[in-house]
Amino acid sequence: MTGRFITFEGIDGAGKSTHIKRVAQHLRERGASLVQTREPGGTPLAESLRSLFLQQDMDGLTEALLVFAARRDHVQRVIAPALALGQTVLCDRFSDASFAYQGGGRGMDWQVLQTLAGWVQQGREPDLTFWFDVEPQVAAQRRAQAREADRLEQLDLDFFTRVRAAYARRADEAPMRFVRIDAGDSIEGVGRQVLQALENRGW
Ligand SMILES: Nc1ncnc2c1ncn2[C@@H]1O[C@H](COP(=O)(O)OP(=O)(O)OP(=O)(O)O)[C@@H](O)[C@H]1O
Ligand SMILES: Cc1cn([C@H]2C[C@H](O)[C@@H](COP(=O)(O)O)O2)c(=O)[nH]c1=O
Repeated sequence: MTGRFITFEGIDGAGKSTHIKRVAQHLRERGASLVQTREPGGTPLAESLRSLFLQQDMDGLTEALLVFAARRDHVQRVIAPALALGQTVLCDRFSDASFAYQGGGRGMDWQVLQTLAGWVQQGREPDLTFWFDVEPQVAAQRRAQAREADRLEQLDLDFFTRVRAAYARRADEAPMRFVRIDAGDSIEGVGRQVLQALENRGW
């Protein structure tokens, strides 16, 4: 028995974290056994790499190597064992974020990222990816109202415009896996879109 692997993607401030909690509640009410996790992170080693990643200045290749190293540990220790037990894994970001941020944002070669993803994931892909799509300007306003900016959140609107375009490319490459959510909608409206997508699948 293999569980479902659901990922949540989008530029910083799009609203992923807000809605992961709601999805978790929806699926628990339907009897799912859940693992809720995040990237970079999800294991002690990967959380240590996350701290370095968010705090230290580095180039795009170093960023990619760090997030894929963290992902390798996370897949091996958390994601794959949970799916093997039939649990549903809800993950705040996964490899699409590397294509979006390091590929789109930093200009790293798409094929290099595909090679890293192949090594690390060994063919495992999410069953469903929610892409919370919102104008970078709107996301920046939400972030500014909510918290202090981390290293990546300090980057300019051009960076987030490239990240958003790379998410669009990923969605085009995997249309069956991706569900685009209009994250510019109200919190309630976004919640309805997300629950509708789950219900469309009978989840
Ligand atoms: N649809 C919405 N309309 C208005 N505000 C929203 C909406 N969704 C989320 N917010 C608010 O925007 C802020 C950022 O939301 P949230 O932390 O969920 O984003 P995120 O995508 O998880 O960001 P990050 O990836 O950077 O952690 C929060 O203060 C949240 O309450
Ligand atoms: C997985 C992953 C993440 N990032 C970036 C995206 C965000 O700016 C941060 C994580 O912060 P969050 O508040 O938990 O969303 O890391 C990245 O650049 N590449 C990746 O693969």
